[in-house]
Formats: sequence, structure tokens, C-alpha cells
Amino acid sequence: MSQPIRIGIAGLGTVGAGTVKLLREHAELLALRCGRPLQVVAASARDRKKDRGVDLAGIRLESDPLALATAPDIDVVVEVIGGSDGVARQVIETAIAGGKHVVTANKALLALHGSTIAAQAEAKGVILGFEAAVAGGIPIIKALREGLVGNRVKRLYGILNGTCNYILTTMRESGRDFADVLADAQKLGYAEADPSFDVDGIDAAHKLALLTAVAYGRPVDFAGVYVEGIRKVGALDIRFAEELDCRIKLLGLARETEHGIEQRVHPCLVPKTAPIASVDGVFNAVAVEGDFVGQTMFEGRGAGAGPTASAVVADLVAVARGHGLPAFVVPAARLASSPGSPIERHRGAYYLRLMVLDRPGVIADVTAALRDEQVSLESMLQHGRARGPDDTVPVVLTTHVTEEAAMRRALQRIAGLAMLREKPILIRIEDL
Ligand SMILES: NC(=O)C1=CN([C@@H]2O[C@H](COP(=O)(O)OP(=O)(O)OC[C@H]3O[C@@H](n4cnc5c(N)ncnc54)[C@H](O)[C@@H]3O)[C@@H](O)[C@H]2O)C=CC1
Ligand SMILES: N[C@@H](CC=O)C(=O)O
Ligand code: NA
Repeated sequence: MSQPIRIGIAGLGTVGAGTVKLLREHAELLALRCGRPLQVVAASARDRKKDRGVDLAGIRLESDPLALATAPDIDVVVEVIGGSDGVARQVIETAIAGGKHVVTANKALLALHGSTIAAQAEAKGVILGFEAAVAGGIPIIKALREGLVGNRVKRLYGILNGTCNYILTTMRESGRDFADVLADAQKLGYAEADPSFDVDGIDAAHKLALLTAVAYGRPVDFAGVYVEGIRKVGALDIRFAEELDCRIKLLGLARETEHGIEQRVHPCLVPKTAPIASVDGVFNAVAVEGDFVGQTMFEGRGAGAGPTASAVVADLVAVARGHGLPAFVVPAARLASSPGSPIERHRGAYYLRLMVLDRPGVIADVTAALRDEQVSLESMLQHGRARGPDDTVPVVLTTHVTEEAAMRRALQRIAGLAMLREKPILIRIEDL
């Protein structure tokens, strides 16, 4: 058997410890599959005494993760510290500069600096693996880079954040509160260090930016992703969605339009019959529509120690086998800077929930605003009269397909109506 591939793991948290566990439990199997052992030589740990539930025997513990990036006895550095700048970036760039391969789960960093780091890796002839950074255990980066590489991607979309999907699913099934369910997701190791990255859609946008770059061979364009999170989604919306035979999911979507590549992350109403509607809990799913392959869908756990370690190890095996591919499908210097399409050009149908005073004429005012902007109504839901002391009643309207800019103009007028008691809730309806 050949020489071992020597690994340094920067960060021994959920993903780092999970990776050590997998590499230990499957050491023989992996050595056979790679033709050489995968050996963890060193790891960085801020607290050396902490019990991480894994056997660290034989692993050198460094207090400074940068020591791994410069250590002569390490071939590949696994960066699982997190953070879009600071030490994680330093570790990665130093390792690459020193000719080491890098495997990372850090989507926040790659969404902002991925094209630059990919160019650095290519210049040094080392591999940059980031399967774990997108949809955890689902091998979607490999699917796009290899299995689907013969296609032009017409559209891709997915549930890219396990925490949000877990929250929306649990709210729907149990009627529990948003904050209460978020605390569960944090305990289970799903949530980001700053959970607002999850609930405000930022984490999903990081992942979408990476998927779009791989699917369309363009530089990672996180700034070009339109982002909304799930904080505004209320129990009422979840119930109304059910009534409309839909589910609410936080999706990331990218497609080629006549105005350029559209990238957006926001809560969506999806028909219950769409396969993605029944992807629940911490599960993620990514659907890719290719011009030759047609529709494909990949589903699996998007967060947690085991699934994420599975993806990290897949990249380590690629390194051990010497399977280097350009990080974003085409060499960094040839990434095509195609234009992005702004959200105002988006065309789609909308769900609009209004909390209004239960008075004659309210609906007429609302529909007049929609009519004036050429927004055509599809349905309206209102149940009974207001019963509460505040005399407020929810009214839900759904529209036919229209341009976002028109919808926004209408909404601005509606938001100014005296009968409106709360900020309107607008959720896009997706045709999947
Ligand atoms: N937890 C999950 O399910 C997933 C996490 N990721 C990504 O993986 C990365 C790691 O996430 P987790 O393991 O969940 O985080 P974590 O917070 O559990 O672990 C991070 C570890 O890095 C250590 N660390 C922080 N600063 C350090 C420093 N200066 N020097 C040495 N160690 C330092 C912390 O002590 C901690 O042990 C993040 O980029 C995250 O976005 C990606 C996919 C799934
Ligand atoms: N916080 C993320 C972890 C995986 O990337 C999520 O909830 O999906
Ligand atoms: Na993945």
C-alpha cells in the first residue's frame, strides 16, 4: 500500500469531531478504497481537555490552527473552524501557498472569496474541496462537476438550510413557536454559530452562490443573490398555505433568464404535489434541470456531524486518489462573468396576506391597487368576520404570474391604506 495521506484538521467542533470519528471507524475501508491510508496527524483544539466524544489518541493537538497550514508532515488541511474571514481564511490561504490541498465546509468564506481561493489553489496545483459546504451530506457539488457536466443547467433549486427546514416543518407539525424550535436546532448542532445566518436566509444564499458558480461556470456572486429569511412566516401563513394545497419552504433558486442569471433565496409556497414539498426536517434537497438529462433531484441530510463528515471525507478520498478538478467546473481564469438578473425582473405568482380592519370597502381598495398595476388576482381567502377586540381579520390574496416590479408598486400602495393593521406579508409562489 502507498504512503498515507496526512491530514490536519483545523477546528474540532461538530464537523471536525465527526470527521475524526468517521476516519477512525472506516479506516480500513477507506484505505482499501483509496489505495492508501487516510491518517489524521494533527488537529487544532482551543480546549485540549474537552471531551468531544471521539478518540483523539495519536493525534497531535496544536493550539494554533495556522501551525497545521505550515506543518511539513501534513498533506491536506481540513478547515472546519468557520467564519468568512479571520483565522479560517488565513489557514486556507497559508496551506495553499505552502502547496497543501484544502478541504473545507466553510460556505460563508467561499461565498465571499471562493473565486480568489480557487485561483490560488489552481496556481499551486492543489485541490480545493468543498462538498461539505453545500447541502451537507448530499454529493451535489460532485454531481454538478462530474455527473451532470455534459448539460446546460436550465434551472436549479433546493432546500439548502437544514435549520430553516427543521423550523418550518416543526412549526407546521406541532404548532410550536419559532424561537422554541430554533433552540432545538441549535442543540442538535444544525445551526450556524450565529443562527441569524440560518433564519435570515444568508447561509442558504452562501450555498446558492456556490451552486450557481459550479452550475454555470461563473465567479461566485454572493452579492447578486436576492435574500429573504423565514422570520416573517407566521403560523397563519403555514395554515393558509395548507388550505391552498401548498407548503412553505425556504428555497434557493437559480436560473438563466433573458436578463441574465437570476439567484434568489426566500420563503416559497410550493404545491404539496411537488417532490420537494415533502422534504422535511433537517433534510435538504437540490433539484437540477439539465437540457439533456431533464429533471434530477438529490435529497439527504444537510447538516449535523455525520452527514457533513461524510462529505468532508469524500473530498479527502478525491485528494488521496489525486482527482483534482477545477473548483467551479472551469479553470478560475475562464469563469464567464455573465450578468445577474435583478429581483425586480423576476416573473412569478404571489401570496399576499393582509391584516385589515373588518370594514366594507377594504378589499375594493386593495384590488384597485393591484388592478392599477395590471396584477391579476387568482384567489382570495377570508374566513368569517373579525372576532377579536381589535376588529382585525386576515385576508389572503393570490395572484397570477406578474413582474415583481409591478407587484412591489402595488404593495407600496396597499401598505399605505388606512385599514391595514400590520405590514403585508408577501410570499412568492413557485411553479415546480
Ligand atoms: N454543523 C453543521 O451541520 C455544518 C457546518 N458546516 C460548516 O462547518 C464549519 C464548522 O461548523 P461546526 O463544526 O458546526 O462549528 P463548531 O462551532 O461546532 O466548531 C468550530 C470549532 O472551531 C474551533 N475554533 C474556533 N476558532 C478557532 C481558532 N481560532 N482556533 C482553533 N479552533 C477554533 C471552535 O472551538 C470549535 O471547536 C462552519 O464553516 C460551518 O458553516 C457545514 C455544513 C454543516
Ligand atoms: N446551519 C446549516 C448547517 C449546514 O450547512 C444548516 O442548517 O443547513
Ligand atoms: Na454536499
